[in-house]
Amino acid sequence: MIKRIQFTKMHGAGNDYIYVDTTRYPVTNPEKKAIEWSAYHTGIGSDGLVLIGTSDKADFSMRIFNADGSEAMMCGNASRCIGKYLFEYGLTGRTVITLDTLSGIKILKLNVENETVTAVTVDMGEPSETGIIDFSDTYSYVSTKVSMGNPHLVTFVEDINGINLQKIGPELENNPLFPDRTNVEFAQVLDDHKIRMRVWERGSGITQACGTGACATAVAAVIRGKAGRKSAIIMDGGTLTIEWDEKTNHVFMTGPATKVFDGTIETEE
Ligand SMILES: N[C@@H](CCC[C@H](N)C(=O)O)C(=O)O
Repeated sequence: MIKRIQFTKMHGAGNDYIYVDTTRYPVTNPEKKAIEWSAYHTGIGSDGLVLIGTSDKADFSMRIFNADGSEAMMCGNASRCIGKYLFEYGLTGRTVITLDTLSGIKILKLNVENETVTAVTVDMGEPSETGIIDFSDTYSYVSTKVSMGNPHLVTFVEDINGINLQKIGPELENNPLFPDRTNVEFAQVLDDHKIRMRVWERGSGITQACGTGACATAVAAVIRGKAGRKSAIIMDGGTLTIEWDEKTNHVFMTGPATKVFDGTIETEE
């Protein structure tokens, strides 16, 4: 049977996903749909698929699938886009929204001007599983691992333009040290509050931006004594402001969310 599913294509700093309100359009087998729909030539084209749903613990829920169909615990850029989606499509009138994710409940604070969500701040919770990994025998790096619900490996370098991310990204993503694979960030500190970062995402490859990756980079910079607690993380597709609050130990991410277009896709059930 062929079903028609309405979706919205959105991006956060260039990290683009297909958003479906599953209360209206349930999606069966999302792992397979994420692969099919994310394909640029034969599908809609995206970094993955995001499902918005109900929750008995929070106002709404989010599930995120990478372009290879794997499910992730958390997505920073998608959480901001969901805030915009919920408010602008009238699913809520609240400007503070709780979102149930596989890595816990996140709180979204919407900045609204003339009924339009111009920016969203997300309380991303506490970083965990931090540690230093010495890769100096294979690469000349000493990297920092940080979990923001999902795993990240951050490497600070002198010149980010010298990094062949297409080659080293998948090598590190699939390094045996990370049985669940990892997201890979390379970062160059520009000053105490400004960091240039590029990302290879687990399950999606090079993306224009990664919200949890930006948080992990800001946290790693503090741990390694390279920057202050509040930094602008400048990625290929845009900039996020990340603050690691000393009192609460929570990381706060602020940035844009953009709607690209609405569409309908026909799919076989
Ligand atoms: N782009 C996201 C993270 C998406 C999931 C990631 N690729 C993973 O598998 O952990 C973000 O903005 O945080």
